[in-house]
Amino acid sequence: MKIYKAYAKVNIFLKITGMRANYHEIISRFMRVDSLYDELSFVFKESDEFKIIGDFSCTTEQNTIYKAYLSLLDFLSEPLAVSLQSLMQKYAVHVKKNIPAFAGLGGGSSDAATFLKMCNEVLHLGLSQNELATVGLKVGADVPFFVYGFDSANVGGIGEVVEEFKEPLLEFEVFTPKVEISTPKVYAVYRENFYDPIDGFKMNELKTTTSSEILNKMSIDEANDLFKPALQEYRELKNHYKHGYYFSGSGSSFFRIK
Ligand SMILES: C[C@](O)(CO)[C@H](O)COP(=O)(O)OP(=O)(O)OC[C@H]1O[C@@H](n2ccc(N)nc2=O)[C@H](O)[C@@H]1O
Ligand SMILES: Nc1ncnc2c1ncn2[C@@H]1O[C@H](COP(=O)(O)OP(=O)(O)OP(=O)(O)O)[C@@H](O)[C@H]1O
Repeated sequence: MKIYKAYAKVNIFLKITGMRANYHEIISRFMRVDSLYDELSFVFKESDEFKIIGDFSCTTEQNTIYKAYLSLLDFLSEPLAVSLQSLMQKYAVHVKKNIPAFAGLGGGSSDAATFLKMCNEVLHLGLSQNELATVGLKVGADVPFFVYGFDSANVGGIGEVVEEFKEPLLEFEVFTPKVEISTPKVYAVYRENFYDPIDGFKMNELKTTTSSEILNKMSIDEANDLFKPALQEYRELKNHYKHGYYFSGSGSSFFRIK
């Protein structure tokens, strides 16, 4: 069976630009981590029910892969939805989980995007990347980036605006402290205590600066607006922080260029 790689990402910078209802609008540089990925494949199974085989701490209903399945079913026309249902009656999704959870590395979102691409390919659904990104956005804000599959991109809105940024892919050293961080909690603390959206001028400057330049000139808290709120809420993070490292997403992972 063909094996599909679901890569991790790091956020080189992540700045809040405003609010959209309960969500925060961001501008962020996402970069794919070439050395860290989950491996997904379809494997034949006996029973009819939807099955995910892998090392997960959540139920099937909570799994982003299952949520992507429901979102795709909802999007497809009747005959294609029936083909998708019969595919998932015959095959389980096997996941070799390498990306840590609660890590800010987008593991769950990447699995969801990869699952959507697998279904599109195997069933010849003919969906465009934009359509898959729309389906994926219902699962999570980071899913569109993984659907497009760029090495590096500027991501805006709440995650639905993905613009490729042409630059060399960097090699990262990543470590993930065992701190179970809740993304909604970190955003809530940001909104309560640190809310200070950046202006359009600063945003344009960041969007046109290469990732290596950004990591050379910005400090960890300048680069990521979610670092200070994460530190305030999860004080133990301080014990894991090492000089010269940056913070990805809402954490808990730190990274630096190798
Ligand atoms: C921190 C990042 O990973 C950066 O890459 C993302 O902004 C978060 O992406 P994610 O984990 O896929 O987030 P989702 O599962 O869509 O949202 C979880 C929760 O985080 C908060 N949230 C998320 C994204 C966003 N732009 N603003 C938010 O306020 C919302 O409370 C939301 O209910
Ligand atoms: N496919 C999946 N892989 C890993 N965890 C998943 C998945 N689907 C749901 N979860 C659940 O989601 C939570 C964390 O998800 P995830 O691995 O995406 O980490 P994250 O670091 O929070 O991601 P992000 O970088 O988007 O903030 C855990 O509760 C986990 O059990």
